[in-house]
Amino acid sequence: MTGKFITFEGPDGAGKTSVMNEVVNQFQKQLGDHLIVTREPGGNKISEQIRRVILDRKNTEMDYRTEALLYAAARRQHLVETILPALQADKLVLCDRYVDSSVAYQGAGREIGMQAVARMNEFATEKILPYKTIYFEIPVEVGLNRIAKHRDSSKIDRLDVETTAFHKRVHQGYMKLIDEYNDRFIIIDATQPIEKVIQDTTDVIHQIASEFFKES
Ligand SMILES: Nc1ncnc2c1ncn2[C@@H]1O[C@H](COP(=O)(O)OP(=O)(O)OP(=O)(O)O)[C@@H](O)[C@H]1O
Ligand SMILES: Cc1cn([C@H]2C[C@H](O)[C@@H](COP(=O)(O)O)O2)c(=O)[nH]c1=O
Repeated sequence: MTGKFITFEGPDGAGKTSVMNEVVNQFQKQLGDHLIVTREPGGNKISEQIRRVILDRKNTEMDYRTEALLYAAARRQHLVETILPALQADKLVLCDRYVDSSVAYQGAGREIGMQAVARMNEFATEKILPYKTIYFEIPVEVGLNRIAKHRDSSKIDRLDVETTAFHKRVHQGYMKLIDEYNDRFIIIDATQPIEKVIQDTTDVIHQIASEFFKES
């Protein structure tokens, strides 16, 4: 068996984290140490420290390119310290966000340019892309409403408080990525009741990483 790298993407409030938590609860029993669950920005000590700087709502003066570079720096450390060793040890890696987030948020949302951000990230990732990306599709306003309604205000970060126009550009960025990498992206309808989203996601992972479930 070889390791498999699967990422979760989507606009803010799409439900990725809630769904991942549920899916992981189920899979952990079956897969134990063969499963690694991680996130970006973050996933290890240094990358989590960078995460705090990026998402701190007090850092209002942060330049957009600084932001893009910090995400890429956190990603580099995460890749070499967490993702690659897990893949080399034949594990299933489920990662909440990866390079597509930078291309959509910094490239399209911040209007730095999707290609420019993708190129800059090639330095960080050495062009390592996920095997499959599960994309949670939701209208921007629905995602932002979920955050406004349910999220504890201390957990609302610097990106969450961006304008609806910013989040719409991010969504358009994702649409372009899905078009460009349609063999890598798998789309889940995240407007459905959460139980159905969890079921759809579980089914997709069983399908694309079936070798892990056969052996357990
Ligand atoms: N299918 C759903 N229907 C209704 N509410 C949902 C659904 N999925 C998640 N939620 C709620 O929406 C809120 C946002 O969910 P969550 O934090 O999992 O989203 P996210 O995609 O990880 O967002 P972010 O990227 O901003 O961290 C949570 O309060 C969660 O309980
Ligand atoms: C990896 C990455 C993330 N972001 C944004 C997306 C979210 O608004 C925040 C934090 O992510 P989480 O899902 O709430 O944990 O950061 C980004 O702009 N660029 C990136 O590369």
